[in-house]
Amino acid sequence: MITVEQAEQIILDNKSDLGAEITLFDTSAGRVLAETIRADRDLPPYNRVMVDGIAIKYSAFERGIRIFKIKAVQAAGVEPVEVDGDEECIEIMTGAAIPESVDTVIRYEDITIGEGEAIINLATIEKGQGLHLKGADKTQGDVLAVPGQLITPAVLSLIASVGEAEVRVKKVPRIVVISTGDEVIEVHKRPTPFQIRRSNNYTAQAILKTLGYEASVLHLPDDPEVMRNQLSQCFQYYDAIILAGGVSAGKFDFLPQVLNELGVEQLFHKVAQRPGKPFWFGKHGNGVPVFAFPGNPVAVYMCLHRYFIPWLYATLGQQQPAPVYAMLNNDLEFKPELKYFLQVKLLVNEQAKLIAEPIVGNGSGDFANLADANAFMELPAEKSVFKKGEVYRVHLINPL
Ligand SMILES: Nc1nc2c(c(=O)[nH]1)N[C@H]1C(S)=C(S)[C@@H](COP(=O)(O)OP(=O)(O)OC[C@H]3O[C@@H](n4cnc5c(N)ncnc54)[C@H](O)[C@@H]3O)O[C@H]1N2
Ligand code: MOO
Ligand SMILES: [Mg+2]
Repeated sequence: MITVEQAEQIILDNKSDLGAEITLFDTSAGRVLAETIRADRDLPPYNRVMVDGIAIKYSAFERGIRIFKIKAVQAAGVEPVEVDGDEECIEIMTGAAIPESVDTVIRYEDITIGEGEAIINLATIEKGQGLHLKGADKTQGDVLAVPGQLITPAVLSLIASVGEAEVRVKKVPRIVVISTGDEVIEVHKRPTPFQIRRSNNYTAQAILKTLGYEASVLHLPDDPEVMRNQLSQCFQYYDAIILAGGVSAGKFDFLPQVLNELGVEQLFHKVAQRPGKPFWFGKHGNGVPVFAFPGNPVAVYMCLHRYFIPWLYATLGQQQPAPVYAMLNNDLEFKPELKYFLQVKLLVNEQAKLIAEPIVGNGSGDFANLADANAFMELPAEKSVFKKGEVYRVHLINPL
């Protein structure tokens, strides 16, 4: 049996490269950049007026002039109007390019506007005040965003400001989440006393959706023939296949065999972890990875976060988020030599420490328990006693 770290490495080594595509900039938020965004002009592109008021020559103020004749009113977006002499000013608006003949802006609150003139009511001013100078933020050609960067609203504003109406982004994998099992019936149907309604695939779909990724859902019976037929079609269409259930030691756990017959090479089966020990991972001859998670809902939840999402990041060329650590708030024991993914409720205490409160449940079938947790804490396999105050890595599954 391999360790969690080995499993993670094998998965990352098998990231896909789906290439890039062009998208309209205004729908690109949440996508991953596949090109470098550079400043096409200086930022700001001209000496930008930052307040509404008047623009004067500082030297005129220095010589004692306080009353200025208004030569013109200049809105943002129009060609600058020059003054003819020291006693003139331009009434000027925020966002305008300052004329070359003036160098200092005084806001309306500090002046009195009379008949065609402005009087400055300040004893002192600073040369160049009220201006955001050309190139102060970025110079033409500077890199503003790089491939692999998530297009956040802030990055989108840069893309827009440099005029990239169309932007190159990484292609997103077409994902399908497939649950399996004869006992698992459709949500709108009434179960017999021996059946349950399916939730796993919808949960996985919802997790992916909250992260901005679409996934289709499907369900397969525990019938190798049907599994073979349906899965072989999935390999034609999808870039990543997530399965839930049917991978353990049961008489009706047909998936490893069926996947093998379909030309999927097994890269591992079983990971030293709880939940999710029977996790099976492989790759089809056409390059499509198969994440066959154990059917227990908590195992699916954990494995999706711990393995599939890092694969998605790697495939999109996106940097993995930095690991997060929290402090355990209770003593606990876990004897098996498995890495234990403990469900916890994280909260930030008054000392700004991230505290992990264990959520005690009934194992990996207890998905009611998941609603109260917002993270899994990764407790190392080598230890069996864990003490309050010890610090371990956590994986957020819900906002704090
Ligand atoms: N002899 C052994 N038995 C089991 C082992 C083992 O190592 N040796 N491992 C146990 C572990 S750990 C897990 S986890 C499960 C995994 O089993 P499978 O991947 O084969 O999954 P199933 O048997 O199909 O189902 C397990 C469990 O999950 C429920 N389930 C399945 N699909 C859904 C769904 N869509 N929504 C909600 N719940 C679902 C299913 O009804 C079962 O209760 O095996 C242990 N056994
Ligand atoms: O891996 Mo299973 O999910 O421990 O029950
Ligand atoms: Mg089973």
